[in-house]
Amino acid sequence: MLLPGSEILIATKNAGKVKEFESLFRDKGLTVRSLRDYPDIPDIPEDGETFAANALIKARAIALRFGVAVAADDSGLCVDRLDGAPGVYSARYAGEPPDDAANNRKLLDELGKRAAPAQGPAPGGPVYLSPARFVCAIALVDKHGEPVAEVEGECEGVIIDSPRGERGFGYDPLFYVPELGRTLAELTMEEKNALSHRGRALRKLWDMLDRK
Ligand SMILES: O=P(O)(O)OP(=O)(O)OP(=O)(O)OC[C@H]1O[C@@H](n2cnc3c(O)ncnc32)[C@H](O)[C@@H]1O
Ligand SMILES: [Mg+2]
Repeated sequence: MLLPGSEILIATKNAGKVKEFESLFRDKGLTVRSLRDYPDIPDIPEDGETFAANALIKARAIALRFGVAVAADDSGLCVDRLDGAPGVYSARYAGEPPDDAANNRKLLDELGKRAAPAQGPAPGGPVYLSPARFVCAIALVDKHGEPVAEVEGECEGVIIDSPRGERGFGYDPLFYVPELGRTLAELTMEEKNALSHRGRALRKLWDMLDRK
């Protein structure tokens, strides 16, 4: 499974994720297909309570439909001052249909309602609104939908008061990495893959598969 030169079907419709998976899997000589290649496939109900549960739901549903091994990613943003929200509801935080700009506006609104003591860094830098982390769960299942590997990766950062950067997707413009002094939306694909929840989860998956 996942041999160089082969292809992997990723059970996602998220264009930002597909770009990152293409870049990450290319390093392993694998070609990525995704549900963006099958626009007629209906959304899979993500009614799991955890990222891991939803990743397995998505991977299983697509493996059983196509009869091939499938990987799926369920991921989201967990914000300390919002008691871990939006979490598994990150995609639809501002409602249906999922809209990144609306989600980011809602995030700032919700943090504005919770008077946060100034946590900001040096003057002139962005105002820190809350520590946060991205979580990515990846499930790999065989063509029968049986789990082969389940991994998770995290990325720690801070939600800041105004968006920065044009790259990445989703909540990246508000997710600041103090060690780098930039948001995830200000990083190149390679820089983001090196520290992102998705890159960390995938490297755990490679390690797990190399040991099999
Ligand atoms: O379910 P699929 O088809 O994979 O696509 P989705 O966008 O619905 O994906 P999720 O259900 O996993 O929801 C992920 C949410 O978390 C956000 N998110 C996930 N990874 C992110 C990242 O690397 N940078 C910014 N936001 C991210 C993303 O914008 C979504 O709002
Ligand atoms: Mg989803």
